[in-house]
Amino acid sequence: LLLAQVRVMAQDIQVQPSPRQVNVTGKSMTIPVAFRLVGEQEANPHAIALLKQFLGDRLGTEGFPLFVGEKGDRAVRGAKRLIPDHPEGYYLSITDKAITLAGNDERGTYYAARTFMQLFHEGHLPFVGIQDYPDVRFRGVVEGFYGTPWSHEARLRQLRFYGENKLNTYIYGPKDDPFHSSPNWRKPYPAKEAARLAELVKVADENEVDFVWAIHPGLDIRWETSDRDSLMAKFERMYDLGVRSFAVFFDDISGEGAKADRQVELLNYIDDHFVQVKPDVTPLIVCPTEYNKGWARPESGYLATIGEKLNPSVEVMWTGDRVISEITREGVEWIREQIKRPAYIWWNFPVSDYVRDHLLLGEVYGNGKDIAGSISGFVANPMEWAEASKLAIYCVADYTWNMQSYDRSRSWHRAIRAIIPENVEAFTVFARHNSDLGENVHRFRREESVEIQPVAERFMKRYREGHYDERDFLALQDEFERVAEAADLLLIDRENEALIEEITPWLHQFKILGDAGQEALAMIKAGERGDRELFLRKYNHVKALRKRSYELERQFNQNPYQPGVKTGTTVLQPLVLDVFTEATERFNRQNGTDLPLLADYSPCKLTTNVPQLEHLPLQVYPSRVHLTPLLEVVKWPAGGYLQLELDDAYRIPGTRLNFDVKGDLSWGVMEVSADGETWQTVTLTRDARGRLNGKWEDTPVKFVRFTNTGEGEQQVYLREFYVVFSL
Ligand SMILES: CNC(=O)C[C@@H]1[C@H](O)[C@H](O)[C@@H](CO)N1CCCc1ccc(F)cc1
Repeated sequence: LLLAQVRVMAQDIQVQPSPRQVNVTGKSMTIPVAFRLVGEQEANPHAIALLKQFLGDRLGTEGFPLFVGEKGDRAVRGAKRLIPDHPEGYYLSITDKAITLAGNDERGTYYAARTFMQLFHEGHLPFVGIQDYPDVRFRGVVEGFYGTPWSHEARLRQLRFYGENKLNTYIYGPKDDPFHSSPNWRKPYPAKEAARLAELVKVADENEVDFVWAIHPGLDIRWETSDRDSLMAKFERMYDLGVRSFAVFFDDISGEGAKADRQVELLNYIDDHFVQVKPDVTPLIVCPTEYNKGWARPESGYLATIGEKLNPSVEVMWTGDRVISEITREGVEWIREQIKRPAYIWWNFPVSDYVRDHLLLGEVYGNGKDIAGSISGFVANPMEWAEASKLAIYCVADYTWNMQSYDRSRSWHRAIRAIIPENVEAFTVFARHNSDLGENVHRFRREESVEIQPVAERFMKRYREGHYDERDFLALQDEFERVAEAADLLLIDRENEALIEEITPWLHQFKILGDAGQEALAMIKAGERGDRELFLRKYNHVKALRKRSYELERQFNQNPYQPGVKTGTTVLQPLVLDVFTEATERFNRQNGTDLPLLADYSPCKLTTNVPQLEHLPLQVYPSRVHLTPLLEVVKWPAGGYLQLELDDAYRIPGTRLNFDVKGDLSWGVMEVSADGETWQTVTLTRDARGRLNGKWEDTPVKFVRFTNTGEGEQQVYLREFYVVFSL
């Protein structure tokens, strides 16, 4: 045993998530050449397996003693009093005599092993005593987004990532899996999918993760014993596959399935006849229909029914004050009062299924650090991009394990190091400029390009006033160079190929942004030097880059909601446009030319007096204007209208106007007009797919509008609304 000469202080202990109590002596020892495991028979087998795999051939019958076990096991009886009395808590000690990994329960031992593995520092082990346990009972991820469900390989990688970061919950609930939701929630999985789920359960167990299988029956459930039995039978099938944790999601539904007393009756039945009778099933979880405060209707008595009648052992999920919202102490206290139990938070971040052209790679912030005592769980709903979601998931692991010590920036930087250690700098540049959502239906925004934003703002202001600071110019030039460099470095990165594959469209867009930024700045210099030829070269290059960017938007990520590839939308893209426009206007003035500006023209304007539709972004295509559909119920007041105004009157061949809503539309009128004065009514007919199509005789159209001419408010699912015309 050699005492290492290096001193290891508490802050040198790099353990993720941050442990609660770390005592160091400052001394350390070189890593023993051999270890002797004591307690293998009784200790958590997953912890033993992990240690064996990690220590490899250092493990033998001789060597430095490594005591492993749970409270009460012989191997760790000496440490009994030091083990924190909390679920998943553990005591870890390294001295010059022995190493002890003692869990308060099996998972605690596993976490002690994970922490131990992180203490191997440049060849030595610090002498340390750690007492640690998590703030939040259930921590992890709910795969609960609309869009392409994660692949099997992606899920396996996720489960291992959760094991590494002490997350203990993965809820399987992809909205677009037909066997999770309608129409096949009653049916067993086909053999291949069943085998994959069984493998996920096995790997989850090995990583001490509860694999929670969720069912989403509410769209078509009938409140009869036949459907109750179908659901119970499905749960039995999942139990046979190894699933020991279950959830029922009643979110994003309306009608019969939304009735609280019916839901509660079913949930209590499941709890009484399935969860409580099986020996090893964790508490049932429900996602309520009223899952955020913005949608809670006190007069409906929905939450009151849940609070009063739902078995206390059932966990109730909650997204916060709104669908997408930061979780506050006040908010969780409110819901706790309503449902008579701590809420199980479903945090809708970094989910991006309502801003699918954006990547959300920014820091995790805005949630209270004082909420641990009022919640039972905290799971994040991620993006359909599994690897890219790990950035936020890592930070959530940090936050939920030790809330008080959570540091949003430190956690984010460590997350990048954990995910792509070979290209930390490049990925940090990339992530810095890919974090905001842009305008969206939820009005939820995130910081982006924080460091360069003040420089960009100051530069643009002074440039317009005619006296910008050269240092600002150089700082912007440097940033755009870093953007271009980062894109190229990441495009050839081979260490995390799954991640690069997900973000490649955005990397191409990022490269274009970096180049366009540098070239737009070069236009300024060329203009100042009166070098017309150089100016025109740079002008044409920026225009070409913008065209390339537009083509990328049409080529990649073509989903039906927000197709395309957005990057740097909050600061860098607007800056390129501002610099280009200002430099071109000056050039035109100085040279009597009229080089066209690049303005992001849009041939279509939306006006409405329906609150939920006010901020809907329009997707403009060469021959179609697409209104970004809401995935939500739109409350359409009497007299409410939605109007598209085109920039000119167009002939509308085939008069395709698609306004896909549930239920009939007899309460409204669709009209078109060439001048906004005289209108003609459009007859709406349903096509084979049940979508409504507008038909009118072939006249030029500049305006299209739909008005609720009925008496009362209507509720519609606005799935699609687009006008097909030739621009
Ligand atoms: C707890 N359950 C949910 O959060 C349900 C859904 C999905 O999980 C989706 O991933 C997420 C964010 O888009 N939620 C809002 C999607 C419907 C919706 C869209 C717009 C709205 F305004 C309201 C709801």
